Parts: sequence; structure tokens; C-alpha cells
Amino acid sequence: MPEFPAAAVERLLPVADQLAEHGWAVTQSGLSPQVLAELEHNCRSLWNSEALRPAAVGRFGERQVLPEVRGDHIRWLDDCPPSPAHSAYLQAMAELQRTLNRTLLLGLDSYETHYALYPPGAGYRRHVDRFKESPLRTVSVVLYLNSRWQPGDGGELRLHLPDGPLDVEPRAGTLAVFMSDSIVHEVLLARRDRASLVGWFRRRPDNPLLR
Ligand SMILES: O=C(O)CCC(=O)C(=O)O
Ligand SMILES: [Fe+2]
Repeated sequence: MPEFPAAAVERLLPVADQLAEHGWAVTQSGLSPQVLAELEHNCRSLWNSEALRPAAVGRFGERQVLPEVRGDHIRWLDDCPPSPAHSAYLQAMAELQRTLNRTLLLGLDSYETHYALYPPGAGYRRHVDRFKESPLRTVSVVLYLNSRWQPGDGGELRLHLPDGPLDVEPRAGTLAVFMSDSIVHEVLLARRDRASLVGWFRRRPDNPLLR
């Protein structure tokens, strides 16, 4: 099995520690400015070419588009053409997955991810990410792609923590990581188009130890 660069693992250990202790961590992704610029460009081009679809809430038969609850537009990365930036992003997420599995024994075994764009006026009301009917999402990850974000642009991620709310600015390169089953969060209304890649590490469906 190929080893990941020691530097990446070293950088991610504090993220694993913080996640274990508090259920959330905010860090820098470690992706180069070129990769971040390409990912931002891809997300905005998909939006401009109407290749993003309004995101739904609920599962299975109950899926509904409710823009007042959730106003982002998405496209799964699996439905996008491969590119060097996508590979770099997925490699960085694989490093994170490996570090979390090694240090916290979370049994993460797959990663699902989509681009998301919140146009002005869009947000996502308070929720947790794990579905009741399909409890596989274990760790949520959001990579922000807004190179020109400024205070006043809105679209902060608000984590509702025991000590009170914590807002994360959606600046390019910032990575928010949190437990999918327990951290209540919301996206505050965006005032400018807000681009991101959102993903979930899932545990395997048939792990007998977790039944
Ligand atoms: O983009 C964010 O900051 C969070 C998005 C989110 O909560 C979700 O897609 O479930
Ligand atoms: Fe969420």
C-alpha cells in the first residue's frame, strides 16, 4: 500500500485530536493556490453553464427541493469530468481519511462529494448531516473555494456548539471537518455567489461491530 507523505499526516494529526475532543476542527486544506483556483473556476463554470441542480432535503420518498430551507445548487464530483485538480482534492481527502482511521479507528471506507454553489439569498437552515434511515455518514468535510470572500459577503458556516455559535468564514482553502451525527450547523445567507466542495466520509454498511 502506498504511504502518504509524512508531512501531510503530521499536519493532520492536530485535526484528528481536535475532532476527537470537540467534534469539529477548522484547518487549512494544504492544497496549492493553483489547485484551489481550478476548483473554484470549475464550480463557478458549472454554475454559469447551468450544470448545477437545486439540492433537495430529505431521503428516499421524502426528497423535496425547499429553497427556503436549503438554497444551494450541486453537482456530484462523480458526474464531473476528471481533472488534475479533482485528483489533488481526492488525494488530500484520502490523506485525511487515512489519518482519521489510523488515529481514531473510525472505519471510514468511502467518500462522497459534490460541488455546491449558494447564490445570493441562499442558505441552509440548522441541521445535522447524518440521515436517520441511512446512518453511514460519519465525518463531514467542507472545502471553501471563495478567493474573493470579504466580511459582509455572508455565507458563513455556523456551528452550534455547547459554548455557543462559532462562525467559519468560507475563504478559499479553509477546510471545516465535523462529526456528521452530532454537530448541528447551518449556512448563513450568502450575499455573493458562494462556492464549495462538500463531502462525507462514510463507514461501511455491514460493520458487525457497529450494529
Ligand atoms: O457549506 C457549508 O458550509 C455546509 C454545507 C452543509 O451543511 C451541507 O451541505 O450539509
Ligand atoms: Fe450540513
